[in-house]
Amino acid sequence: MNRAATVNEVSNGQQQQPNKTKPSGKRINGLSSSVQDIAGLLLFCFSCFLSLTNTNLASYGSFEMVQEIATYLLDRTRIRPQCGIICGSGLGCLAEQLTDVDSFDYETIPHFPVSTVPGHVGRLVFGYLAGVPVLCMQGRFHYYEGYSLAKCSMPVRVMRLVGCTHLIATNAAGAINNNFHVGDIMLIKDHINLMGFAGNCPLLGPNDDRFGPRFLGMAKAYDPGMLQVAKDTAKHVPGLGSILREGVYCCVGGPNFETVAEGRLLSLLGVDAIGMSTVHEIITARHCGMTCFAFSLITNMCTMSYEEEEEHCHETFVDVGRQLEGRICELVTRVVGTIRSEANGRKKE
Ligand SMILES: O=P(O)(O)O[C@@H]1C[C@H](O)[C@@H](CO)O1
Ligand code: HPA
Repeated sequence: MNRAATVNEVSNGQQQQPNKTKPSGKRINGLSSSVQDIAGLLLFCFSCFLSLTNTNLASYGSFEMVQEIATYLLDRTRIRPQCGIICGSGLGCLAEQLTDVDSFDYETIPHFPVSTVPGHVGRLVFGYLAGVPVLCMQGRFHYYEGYSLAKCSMPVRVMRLVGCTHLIATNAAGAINNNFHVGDIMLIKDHINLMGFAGNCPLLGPNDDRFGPRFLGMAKAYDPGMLQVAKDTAKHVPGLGSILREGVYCCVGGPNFETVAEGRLLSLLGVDAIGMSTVHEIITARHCGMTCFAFSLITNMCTMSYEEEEEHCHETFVDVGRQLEGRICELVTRVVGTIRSEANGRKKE
């Protein structure tokens, strides 16, 4: 609650500025007062816009609220998950691999947003994968659906409070890297938080130390150990090695795809694949100390020249996921399997 006041104070501060110059009626830098009036009006509109967007950007989900959701779920299942899995577009098949499941439609969970994107069922599934208790988000939330980044990532905190120490995030993405192909799986070794460059972040607002620290390092956001396990897995799963890539993911706000100029810019910045999710979930997960692993299913090549036909279609992307189901499930199952061995190893120490 206090937070909202703080955010408004900031925008009100900006709102004051045009009023300060107005009564003097003096020219500034040779501008006539009518021009100043217009400039003042524009500034006023801009600050209104800022306060509106700030409301949208402000933190969502107090510790107590997230705890209430976690308690609601834990009261209704005996499963105590160690790993959270977020299913990207067309990757809901992962949740279908779980055994002994307890499912919760998002609509039935207090304070939970609802999924609005085709291919995102909108269900939390508790169950076992490779013998490890896991919690699958069968459908995630995107910024372009109108949710703040904090709201999009709030379920990650729920995962943490129900006991998950690990997070596996998956997504559909367009390839910028020319050497990639549709149907490749790109292990994410790092990301570029483009929305963060513009001041948008899931951690905006006052920090609650019960979740994590105010400032956090992101140099090892993607766990090198889990990355290595995934690479080793490729050696044992037929047909996986040839489609496995590694690269840098960048999240854009969407829902529009990139212009050619934007694609070229991101290529210059070192981006290998572009999507509309994951980055804010990983930031939130790292904030609360989770070990993270993520990959992108390359569903399309980004349009990098004006001569190319743009053939982006969400439904086709979802189909690519279906075609790769077997190998993706095998990859995730094996990576999750190592969490069990890790936990057993720790118990023996
Ligand atoms: O949830 P993900 O990141 O897999 O979804 C991708 C990005 C857009 O939401 C959508 C575009 O088709 O797929
Ligand atoms: N751009 C952004 N997000 C995406 C794409 C893309 O090309 N493909 C799937 N998600």
